[in-house]
Amino acid sequence: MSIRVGVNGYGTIGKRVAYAISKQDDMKVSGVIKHTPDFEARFAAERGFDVYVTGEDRLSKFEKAGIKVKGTKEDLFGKVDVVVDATPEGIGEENKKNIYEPRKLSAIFEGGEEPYVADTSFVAQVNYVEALGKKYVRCVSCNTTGIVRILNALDNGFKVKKARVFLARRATDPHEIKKGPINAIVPDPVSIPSHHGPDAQTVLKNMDITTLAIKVPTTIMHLHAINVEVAKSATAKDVIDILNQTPRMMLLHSGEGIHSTAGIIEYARELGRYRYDLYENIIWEDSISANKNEIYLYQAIHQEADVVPENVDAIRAMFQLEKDPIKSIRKTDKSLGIKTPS
Ligand SMILES: NC(=O)C1=CN([C@@H]2O[C@H](COP(=O)(O)OP(=O)(O)OC[C@H]3O[C@@H](n4cnc5c(N)ncnc54)[C@H](O)[C@@H]3O)[C@@H](O)[C@H]2O)C=CC1
Ligand SMILES: O=C(OP(=O)(O)O)[C@H](O)COP(=O)(O)O
Repeated sequence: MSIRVGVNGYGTIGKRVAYAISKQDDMKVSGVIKHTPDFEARFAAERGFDVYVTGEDRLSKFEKAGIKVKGTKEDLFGKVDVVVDATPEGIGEENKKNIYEPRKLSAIFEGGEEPYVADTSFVAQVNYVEALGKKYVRCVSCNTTGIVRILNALDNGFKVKKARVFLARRATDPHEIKKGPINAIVPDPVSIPSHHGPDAQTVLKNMDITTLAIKVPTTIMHLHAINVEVAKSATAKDVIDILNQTPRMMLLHSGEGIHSTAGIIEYARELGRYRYDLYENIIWEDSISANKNEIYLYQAIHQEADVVPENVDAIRAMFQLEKDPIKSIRKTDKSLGIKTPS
């Protein structure tokens, strides 16, 4: 059985999810929706994706630009089993009301949407089973995904009593030119907690999590300083052992010359993955400190990529293509060149 997927919103996240789906043997991209006949639309078509436009009035514009189009988004919605809605925040909720519900069409939403838009807020290694058979699933934001993964791993190892996470958020994505700051550090939001704590609790439902966030003038990655109080005494080595056994964790070392997010991105370029995407939480191994019941560490999150494998797993869970979370995670990871611990 091959699940037919439509990608609505072919931007930073949508184009990466389309690529990841194209690497699976149990689902396929039936089409992607584009509004503007730009280079992204041209590449999508050249790379073999069927392109659909947002309305009849767009057809002539694409034709003029020489970009082959299969039809309008309405045509695509008629021939898919699920839509990955990666439109800008808030539009997914509108689309659910106006398109997906009337058509009885399943959909995946991204982290910019409110939790209530979906039946389940999702991170594969925590609540894959909860998403089995669900019609609407929301993959939480890049920061929230990174926080949930690490706190769940620490909880499995040492039982988290209290988690405090300080986030330095990238201001915007690398291609953006209209957003800032370019010379300021912005408490974002000023009120505490930031949305990430409550959002993480939509997945890790009973954990005490507080998050504080600032926005900084960088585009490449987020950085998290993590402090966790645990019930079971831990050493740094114990923490490293647990993280080495957890999927979607990559431990790097400053001793190898990786001193900043810039170093991590350079490492990723050398790794040679498509678009230099880092799907894992990137943890500085030498930052991991444990003092009996307290653990500290730094991790970096590639905001353009970490939610991508989660979207693939979400589709597998919704359509019950695989009931065992770890089997789905392994399958997705293998297809994207991510090492899964044995
Ligand atoms: N960029 C990031 O770091 C991350 C974003 N997210 C979430 O993913 C979702 C998408 O974000 P991005 O990919 O960053 O946005 P984006 O702005 O890069 O891409 C959105 C795409 O949707 C298109 N679009 C706009 N209105 C549309 C409509 N009505 N119908 C069809 N297409 C439309 C835009 O032209 C653009 O190509 C948001 O919910 C966001 O919060 C989640 C994780 C990380
Ligand atoms: O939605 C995102 O990017 P955005 O800042 O472009 O809205 C990222 O997922 C980061 O968002 P977060 O800091 O709310 O996790």
